Amino acid sequence: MIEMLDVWKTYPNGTNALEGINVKIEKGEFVYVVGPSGAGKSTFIKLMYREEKPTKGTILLNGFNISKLKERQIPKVRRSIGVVFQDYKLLPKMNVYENVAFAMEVVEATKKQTKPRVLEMLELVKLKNKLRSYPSELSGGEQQRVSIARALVNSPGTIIADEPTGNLDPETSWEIMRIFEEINLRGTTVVMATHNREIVNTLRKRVIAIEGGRIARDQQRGEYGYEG
Ligand SMILES: Nc1ncnc2c1ncn2[C@@H]1O[C@H](COP(=O)(O)OP(=O)(O)OP(=O)(O)O)[C@@H](O)[C@H]1O
Repeated sequence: MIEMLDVWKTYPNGTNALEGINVKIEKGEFVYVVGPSGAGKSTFIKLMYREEKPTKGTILLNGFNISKLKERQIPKVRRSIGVVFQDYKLLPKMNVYENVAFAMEVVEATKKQTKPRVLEMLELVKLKNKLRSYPSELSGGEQQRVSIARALVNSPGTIIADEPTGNLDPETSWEIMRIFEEINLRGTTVVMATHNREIVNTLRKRVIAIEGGRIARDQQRGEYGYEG
């Protein structure tokens, strides 16, 4: 469960990115975050995984206030939230297996725990035949599947994605969306910022629209709602 209570974010240069956000996302929900460029979507998402701190307000993650965390407590947040980026952010000198395994090493899992779990995740994203490939040898869709396996490997309750299909062609985008649907069906909360109107209007979910740093719309089975 993620809850924001009167959350404001002003960046050091004075830009007001978010102005008084109140929202509650329950366990197991699938939520799209939409809105025009510069509306505050990425900021909203960064606050959830504690990449940024709110200037004012409270953010509760599973009832735990993450707005006031000390640096050393951040790894705990990162274990309960998996993050997927538009540009994948894989480590170029590690192969597919190592990229996913590394996320478990960071949380000090043993080798014995790591191997079966990494293989299970790579099976889920259908990449077991590419264990030894390096990111530069993979297509964009394959790289994104590795990054999803990495985000899931520590069994987070929530997965957050910032434009995960932004660099992918329509067919590959749908393959990625099917994986997110599967993950959500298995019980993981999904929060996804996207500009993909076709996906939002076809695979209907809750839509939170942010405009000018405020929530302009929050609908169950909502629509994308912008031209272009
Ligand atoms: N690190 C930063 N420092 C200063 N201003 C920032 C910073 N990051 C974002 N902003 C500003 O905050 C506002 C919201 O940006 P944000 O990236 O959250 O929007 P967005 O909705 O994700 O946009 P896009 O769809 O283009 O990715 C914008 O005015 C942006 O210029």
